[in-house]
Amino acid sequence: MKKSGAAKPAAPLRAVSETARCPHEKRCGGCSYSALPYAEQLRKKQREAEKLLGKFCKVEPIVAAPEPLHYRNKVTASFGFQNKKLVVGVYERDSHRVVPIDHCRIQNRTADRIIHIIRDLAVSFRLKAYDEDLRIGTLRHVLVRTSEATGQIMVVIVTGTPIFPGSKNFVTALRKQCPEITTVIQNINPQKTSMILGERDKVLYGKGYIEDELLGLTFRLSPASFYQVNAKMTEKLYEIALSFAQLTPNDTVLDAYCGVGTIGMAASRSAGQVIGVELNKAAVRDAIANAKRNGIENIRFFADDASDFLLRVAESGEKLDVVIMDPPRSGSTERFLQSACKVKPKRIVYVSCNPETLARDLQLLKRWNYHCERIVPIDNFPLTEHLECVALLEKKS
Ligand SMILES: C[S@@+](CC[C@H](N)C(=O)[O-])C[C@H]1O[C@@H](n2cnc3c(N)ncnc32)[C@H](O)[C@@H]1O
Repeated sequence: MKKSGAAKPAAPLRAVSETARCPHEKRCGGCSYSALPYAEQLRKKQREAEKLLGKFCKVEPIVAAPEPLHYRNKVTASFGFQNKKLVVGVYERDSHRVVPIDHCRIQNRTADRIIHIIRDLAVSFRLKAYDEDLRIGTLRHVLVRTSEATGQIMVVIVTGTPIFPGSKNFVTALRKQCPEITTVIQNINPQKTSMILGERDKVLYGKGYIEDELLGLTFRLSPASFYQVNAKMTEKLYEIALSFAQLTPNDTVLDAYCGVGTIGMAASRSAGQVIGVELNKAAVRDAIANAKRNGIENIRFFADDASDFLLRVAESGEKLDVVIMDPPRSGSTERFLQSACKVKPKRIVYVSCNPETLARDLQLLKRWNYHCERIVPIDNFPLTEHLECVALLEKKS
């Protein structure tokens, strides 16, 4: 006889992704490809990449994810009310109504579990969800970042006001249930905004950051710093980007939109010197600490808008041998791209999480004689429509 409640053996990942439908898929909208078997998701992404980017050069076969489930190392959830009960989940598509989620197929399982423990604790501490219109209540969002490599876990509890009643006891109770949490931060976000994090952090426990490892380097990550969400695929992405860069010990390299300095620091091992530029000040602080932590001396970071920075470099007549760029989904700017061509790099390596803005920017680069030699799509975001690509551009004489 089958024992009720007995743990079932874990099904192989590929089989799960091909058969299990997410019960929240319609209302959540986060995984628009989740109904498709993984092989079909890859074919669809390949076709999309070819449609958008095929006019620039041959699009190489997409790099598949070995583990298409539970890959997200950063999980955010929002607090709300349902039938007067505190719930935690995601905003329903195009609304501010919270859909409670008990399990997500792409999120890190431990992060999921921690978020539900926080919800239960919040109920027992009688904490209320923050109401943006009435400006009452406490809890807005929770963000959990995990590192598989170091085992460190960060919890950021976003409140609408600086007052977090019983925060000390709350953190003690949370750590008792989840001793694996290494830091807890209260982030205060009183703005009427769709941005998760506000500007103020208060460390409630631990160091206020976690560390992760990629390509043999250690990276410190603060709550507001950007970091790639799929660690396994990020290593593949960076390896491809660096192989495209073909660096030599005399090269001066720009790592534009550098985040916490990941690509630049990996590049510094083969280059003469590296310059990183990034707008987010917290990320730049992390990048500087990361260079020190990894004993890298041939890298410098600048907190600046990448376009303003590169324009100044171009106007000063300075030369760069290789430009590596990894802008946000909105892509780069005409000013950045024109300045990048003016500094006459041997090559430009463009890492993109949005093939539409990549296509727009490749068109501009072509105008200034930088032509696409290679494009590789990479499936950093299985089950979703999102796609990462790396493009190599060289100057045609
Ligand atoms: C896709 S992330 C890439 C970060 C990093 N290369 C990585 O792989 O982790 C884009 C980065 O660009 C930064 N950013 C956004 N707008 C910027 C701007 N105008 N100038 C410089 N950096 C910017 C963001 O803060 C973010 O860190």
